[in-house]
Amino acid sequence: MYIVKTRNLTKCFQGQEVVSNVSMNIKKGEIYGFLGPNGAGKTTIMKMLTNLVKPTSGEIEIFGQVLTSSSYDVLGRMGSMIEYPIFYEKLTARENLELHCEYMGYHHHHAIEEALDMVNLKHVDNKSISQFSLGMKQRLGIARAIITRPELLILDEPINGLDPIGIKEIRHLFLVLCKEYGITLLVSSHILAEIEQMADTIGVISKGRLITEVSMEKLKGENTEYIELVTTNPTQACVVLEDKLQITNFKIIQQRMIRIYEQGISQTDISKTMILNGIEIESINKQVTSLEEYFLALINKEESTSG
Ligand SMILES: Nc1ncnc2c1ncn2[C@@H]1O[C@H](COP(=O)(O)OP(=O)(O)OP(=O)(O)O)[C@@H](O)[C@H]1O
Repeated sequence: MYIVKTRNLTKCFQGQEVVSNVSMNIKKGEIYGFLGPNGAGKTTIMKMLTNLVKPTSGEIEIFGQVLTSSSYDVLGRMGSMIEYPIFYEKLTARENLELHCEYMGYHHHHAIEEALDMVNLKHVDNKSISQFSLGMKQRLGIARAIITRPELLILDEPINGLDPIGIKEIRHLFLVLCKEYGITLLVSSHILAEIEQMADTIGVISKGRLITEVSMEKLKGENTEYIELVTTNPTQACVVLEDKLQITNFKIIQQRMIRIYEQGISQTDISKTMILNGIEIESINKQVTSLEEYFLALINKEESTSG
């Protein structure tokens, strides 16, 4: 069921731990979004998964096999683009892909054609790379990663350098690769909105630690609604909430603002009870916590507990 599993994966550079005890699980056939600020350790983890960097400790299992320095079979079933894609600048896009196929020993008839078509670069296949924009190079990097029809695709910040239309196209391509071709994707980004729109599972990483691994389905199903009450007398309002309405799940946010997280209580009931008890209401309304807030809260909590 899991195509990638890591157990307590750890990496130290010059005695400094940049990846700490990461145990992640990527399901076969899903898009796994790797979310975290710059420097969190995403690239280092991806490099360990593709054997570019050797773990200091811990274990990696891909396609059910433990990854070792001689796991050529495993690596041959993967495609990746990690950090900025490098090409032979004087050669054309097509020539670069031909060289890659040669190197990989992959000689499928229409592979180059199809890969260029998929990333929308067919019309510039004879231009040399030196004339390519950053976004075009990024697309070509994706083409190179998918050309051998890998079962697992690892892409580090693949949306960097693309314009909004390009982002939309590439996101659509990822969905096609995953849902139609059955490829499992691990995609990193530091931008939540990008990950949110395509991932089936999100792994959040901060300061080298995997803070959470959660399915989008579960996230969407979670109760993130709350009622926001602004009053001139928050202290007394809290007493009313507890004593008259038996509500304990609330928090004073600013001097006059209370957030009530308790579910199953209506705004009307709160308003009525407040008024009956002489509490003046400045405003009351329903709010929804965004995923952004949810993740920020998780990261802040982790940072305050890990010191
Ligand atoms: N070869 C190296 N030698 C020393 N330190 C390194 C090396 N590679 C990475 N690091 C450090 O490891 C930490 C994690 O870097 P990493 O590139 O994995 O993060 P990231 O989450 O991918 O961020 P970004 O998106 O900026 O690449 C950083 O503090 C970085 O400076």
